Amino acid sequence: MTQPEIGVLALQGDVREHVHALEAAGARPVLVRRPSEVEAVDAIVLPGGESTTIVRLARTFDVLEPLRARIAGGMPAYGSCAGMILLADRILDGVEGQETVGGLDVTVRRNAFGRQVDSFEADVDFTGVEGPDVHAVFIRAPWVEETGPGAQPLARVRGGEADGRIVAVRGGPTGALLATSFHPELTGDLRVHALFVDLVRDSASDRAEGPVNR
Ligand SMILES: NC(=O)CC[C@H](N)C(=O)O
Repeated sequence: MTQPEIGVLALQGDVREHVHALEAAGARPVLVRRPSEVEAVDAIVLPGGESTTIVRLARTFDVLEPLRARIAGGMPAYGSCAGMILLADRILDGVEGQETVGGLDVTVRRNAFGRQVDSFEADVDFTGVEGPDVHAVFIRAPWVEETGPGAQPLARVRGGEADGRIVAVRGGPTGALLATSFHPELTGDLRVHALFVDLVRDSASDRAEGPVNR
């Protein structure tokens, strides 16, 4: 699979920015709004936006359960900001009864950075991304309060009041779920999307090889 077909959940949020970044990173992006489209893609991106709106629309459009099933079955997914909230198994400071898609063994705190630093930019050292630090844009961002055994931190805030807070993670049933508190789709730095595209290719070749006979 040289050019995986990666869906972008297109209900609300910065869909177009992810489409451009995925294209530039060598994937074939497609918009996903229907259950049949969830079934057809190799992987999915959950964009930044407003997590409460996206999850409500996902219910309305009957894609919430199909997304849950495919992600639980090992489909790779990447969520930025609101998308990170959607992938989290547990949320703090959500609205009453806020649901998620889930799959990622983390507790995420919504709007975690508070009013003072509502939106800010910082450079983060991102495990798995070669080269200089990733310039991270945070917009009313969540952070990962806690990772369970099924998820690993990939990047943390350096300095300031939020020093050490986790802002990128990887995990999921097959290690193919990626989430960032920030928005690489807004900076023109394609390395995080490229990392995800590689992960999608790897998970497809694992499937093609099939189970190992012992
Ligand atoms: N930039 C973003 O995606 C913001 C996320 C938003 N604060 C939410 O709770 O969904």
